[in-house]
Amino acid sequence: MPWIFSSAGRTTAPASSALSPGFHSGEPAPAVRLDAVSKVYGRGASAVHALRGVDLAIPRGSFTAVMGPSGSGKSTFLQCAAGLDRPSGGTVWLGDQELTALDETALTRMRRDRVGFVFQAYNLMPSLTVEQNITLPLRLAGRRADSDWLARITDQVGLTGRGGRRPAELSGGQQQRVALARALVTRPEVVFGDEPTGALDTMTAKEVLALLRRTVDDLGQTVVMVTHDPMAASFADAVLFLADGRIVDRMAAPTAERVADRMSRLGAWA
Ligand SMILES: Nc1ncnc2c1ncn2[C@@H]1O[C@H](COP(=O)(O)OP(=O)(O)OP(=O)(O)O)[C@@H](O)[C@H]1O
Repeated sequence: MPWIFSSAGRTTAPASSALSPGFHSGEPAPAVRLDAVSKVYGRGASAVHALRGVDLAIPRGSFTAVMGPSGSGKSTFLQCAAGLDRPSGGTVWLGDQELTALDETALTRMRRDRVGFVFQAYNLMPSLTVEQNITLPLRLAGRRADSDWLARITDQVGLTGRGGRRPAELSGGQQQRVALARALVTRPEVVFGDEPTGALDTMTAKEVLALLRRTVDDLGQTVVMVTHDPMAASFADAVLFLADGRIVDRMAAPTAERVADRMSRLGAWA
């Protein structure tokens, strides 16, 4: 399925019912779908239009980077797409579930069970071991860890044999690997990353990005990552460019050079 996006007008069929996000029957729903999503902070003369009618469909098993100048709406997009905040208008779907139709309790459960997050800050619990940190989302959901899956993701992020350590005994890159395993443990519909390598040196950042890439290639995970870094974006299958609350471009098979060039033309680093 292609990435479908538009901010100026609708390019996708409108959602017709709560369980049919407007795609042909038999075709799997995209992992994430936004229809005419807008977000306005404040009111009247001080209102800020952070998102302006974003239409977007992100295919399952893809790695998407979201870039744009400061203030273009990247964090707002992530917050609305991940169900951390509600848009002012439009609809957001996670798989076949419309997030914007859920009440707060259901939305909290949805985030906990079907969304993984990797932020710039690792947000690990210092008193818990690596394994306890990884399995925390399951314990919060009252679910047991599947030992095969736990072993697989621990291996995938290169932490086999380190399950008994505490976060303070790990490097920054290792801590971010724990955070990634924790994001994967519930087998989420989507892993959302907000500058996940922002606190890491270039070498370590590349290792973590390669891991994110492998979760897409080996585990079929869908990853959506906001970043300022063209090198980070080059690990994705596609880059979406936001400017002034609109998706203004998309680049497939990105390279760091082409992404940097596109960002310069958006005035990001003028
Ligand atoms: N809680 C808020 N209240 C009012 N305005 C906000 C709020 N959050 C964001 N904005 C405004 O919305 C616009 C988009 O902000 P957003 O944080 O989504 O951009 P961004 O692309 O993530 O920026 P950056 O790269 O600097 O983090 C900006 O003009 C910002 O000032």
